[in-house]
Amino acid sequence: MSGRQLLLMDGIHKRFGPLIVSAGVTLDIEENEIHALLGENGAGKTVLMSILCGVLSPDEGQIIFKGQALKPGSPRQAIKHRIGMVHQHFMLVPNLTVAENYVLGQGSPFSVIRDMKTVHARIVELSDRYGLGVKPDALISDLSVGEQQRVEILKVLYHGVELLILDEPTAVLTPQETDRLLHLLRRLVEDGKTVIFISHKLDEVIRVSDRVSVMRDAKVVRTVKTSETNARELARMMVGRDVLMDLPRAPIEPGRVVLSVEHLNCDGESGLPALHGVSFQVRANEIVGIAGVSGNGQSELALALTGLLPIASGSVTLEGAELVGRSSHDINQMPIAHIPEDRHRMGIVLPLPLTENVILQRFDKPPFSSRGMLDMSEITRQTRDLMRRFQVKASGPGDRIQNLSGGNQQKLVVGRELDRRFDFLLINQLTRGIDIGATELVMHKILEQRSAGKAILLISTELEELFTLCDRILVMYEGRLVGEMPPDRGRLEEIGLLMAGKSPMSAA
Ligand SMILES: Nc1ncnc2c1ncn2[C@@H]1O[C@H](COP(=O)(O)OP(=O)(O)OP(=O)(O)O)[C@@H](O)[C@H]1O
Repeated sequence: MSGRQLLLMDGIHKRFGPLIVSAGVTLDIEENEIHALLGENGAGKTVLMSILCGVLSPDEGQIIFKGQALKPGSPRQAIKHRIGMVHQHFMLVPNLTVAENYVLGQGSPFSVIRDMKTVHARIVELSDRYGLGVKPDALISDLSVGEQQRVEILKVLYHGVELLILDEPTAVLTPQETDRLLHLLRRLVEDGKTVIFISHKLDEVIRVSDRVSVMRDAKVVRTVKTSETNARELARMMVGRDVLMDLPRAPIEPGRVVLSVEHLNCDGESGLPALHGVSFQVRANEIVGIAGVSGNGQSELALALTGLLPIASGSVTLEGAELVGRSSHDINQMPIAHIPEDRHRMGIVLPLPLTENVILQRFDKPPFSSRGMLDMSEITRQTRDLMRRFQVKASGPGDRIQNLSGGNQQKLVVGRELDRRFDFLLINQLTRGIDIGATELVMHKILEQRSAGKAILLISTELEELFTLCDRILVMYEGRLVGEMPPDRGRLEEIGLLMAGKSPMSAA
């Protein structure tokens, strides 16, 4: 940190219709620092950064960058001043290579093709300098989420950046990928760059940032030096009260077997074997966790259980009824609820209003319809009620879900699924993008379902979440279940070894 001001966003106001999303925000960023931006879902973090990048125009206020006022609402100006942003949802074209993505929109196709050799060389040079492992001719669709993240960051570096903005960059990363990213941010700062980092993960914020600004109700309420605060205090600043990081889980004896999986084998979407002889059961009143580094078969397990991936062999029964051979539509009619891994691909339909997203898959059933007619006033009433119970921030039930902040979309999906009639709840990443206060609320609701006799399978890359919620944790590695552990934080190291494919006994 140089102590010199790089950026001042001063008195920024922005509203969407009746919704005030920036209410006179002031944010100052010093040269050469990592500045974390924290705040509840819908506090206005992404909107503020979009204003900074010129993607949105403020209604009032000014942006001073290196002593010069930026023209509002001009992405071109932001690029000229080397302000670059990596968004929550990646913006890469999947069927193009890395290099092709980088030159999209850059000059005439002929000159670009002629220069492709130079483009490749520059990508390799930057990738080597920052240890990113990005290959210019790799196809985006072949890359893991963590790799795509690095491609996005390198893209911004490729175009030249002085101020790099990262919007929840670690939400979809494994702990190892997160470590790598945080290390990279430090390297960038050593190279003279400045970083704004939005995150809901307080431990990361504490680890990597120099200063933190906390947003609440469309304003920056405090800016503090990271070395002078701690996670508990930051949580309190965000939410306005103490947040219980560890919820009490009442001891309950598990009941009947609800889900039974035996010797499950199936191939992944690429056609390669993904699950090998997976067997386990989930009982009523029980939360079973699946821990593992992402990419070890967890996604395929969730898809197979919901009929979205064909099962090669084995058996899956729900309340004694065989699921293998049924379509996803049939399975959806059974007493099952599903919170999917990727809300945009499977959980919601972005251009539709909240009301229609709430009734997806259930529009033809009471209370949403009777005698073949949708009951719009009942649908609106139920949507309003769900928004209240799950603290979903939006202008109203008729708002398009794409206008909601990421965390608010996730809360709506969680609420909708918990409102279904189900015996078995399948969750693949529960709290992705949800702020710390809402995480507490959502976890509480899941524990209520456990007490109500539901059987719950929780697939998660967040070990803390598994320790808090689960009765037992199964560890998955390369498509196999390699161990079962109690939710005991003292055994974190053993779980880590199993996740890395090592047996704790042999490692000892
Ligand atoms: N184009 C838009 N039209 C209407 N409302 C919008 C639009 N974009 C954002 N909003 C609203 O602005 C508010 C702030 O959204 P923003 O995405 O900045 O929140 P955030 O702090 O980044 O939240 P999260 O932590 O959930 O990502 C939200 O209530 C959102 O619904």
